[in-house]
Amino acid sequence: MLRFFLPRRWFQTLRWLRLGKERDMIEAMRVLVKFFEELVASKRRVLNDDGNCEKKFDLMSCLLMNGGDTYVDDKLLRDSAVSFVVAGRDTSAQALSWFFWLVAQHPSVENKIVEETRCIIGAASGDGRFSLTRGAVKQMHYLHAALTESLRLYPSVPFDFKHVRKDDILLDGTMMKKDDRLVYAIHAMGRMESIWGKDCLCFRPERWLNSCDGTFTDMHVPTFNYVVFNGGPRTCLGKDMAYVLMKAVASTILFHFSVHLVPGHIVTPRLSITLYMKDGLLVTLARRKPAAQPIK
Ligand code: HEM
Repeated sequence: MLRFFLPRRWFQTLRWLRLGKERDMIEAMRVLVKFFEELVASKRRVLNDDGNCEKKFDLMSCLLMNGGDTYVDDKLLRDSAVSFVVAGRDTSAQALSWFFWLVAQHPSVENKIVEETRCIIGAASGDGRFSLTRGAVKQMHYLHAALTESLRLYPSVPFDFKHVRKDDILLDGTMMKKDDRLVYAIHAMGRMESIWGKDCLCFRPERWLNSCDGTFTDMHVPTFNYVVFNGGPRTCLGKDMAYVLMKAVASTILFHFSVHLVPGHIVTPRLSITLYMKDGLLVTLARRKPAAQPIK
């Protein structure tokens, strides 16, 4: 976090001297890198023994297989895995915590998600039993909208920065000098009345749905108003994967259980590079009764 606010030379010097948080970071990276080096080596052993890892569905095996006859460099695999874990683990987990917190306080949203899930799952399995497929996840438009709306209010990356490579002028006339740093507050952007209207503070998934057919419409992509996943050529590489993962978790839990907040537990954000809940989210789960109506 300090790197956002300290001059670059400052943390570079701390890093060089191996002091403070920079020393902790070097140690943490050493542990992480060692873990992934061992993982890559073990996956490669499996690949060599089996001839292929087609039966394995984990991401690392897919990356190894993707090379086909081309040799995929171990260091590239290791670094990709580190990036995915650093960029994808906490972001998705925190997004789900805020999502469940909001849904638990908005029963009408919860009901619509359950209704949509029952309808899609019921149609796919034929007997209403829960069995999640890629096609089913794709059809969950209301859930997609609810997750997007929750990320608008509680973005996993609450602020970000860009480094200016050469002198430039922003569209509003702001002068930027080479090596300036532009910090922008994604958390604040998600709550601006000028962008989202009078109900900017309300949790309303419907704002993301096409009013004619109820499909999800990402109307903010060209405007850069919704930069929860960044925008343009450097858009989050794991965006689609994050949605699949979050939709799978959210639909599975809400299909089977209703989520209730533990009374008295206070939920507040903790200032960090990602938007943590200070003391986590405490909930109880109550098993849902099966749908009263037969699923058509
Ligand atoms: C709710 C979940 C997620 C959110 C909100 C999110 C958000 C973001 C944001 C804002 C950035 C831009 C950071 C910057 O340029 O400073 C980013 C980049 C990135 N994300 Fe995600 N992310 C999520 C999940 C994931 C997942 C699951 C993965 C991978 C498995 C992933 C992989 C990446 C990678 C590799 C980048 C760097 C892309 C680049 O620099 O070209 N993210 N993400």
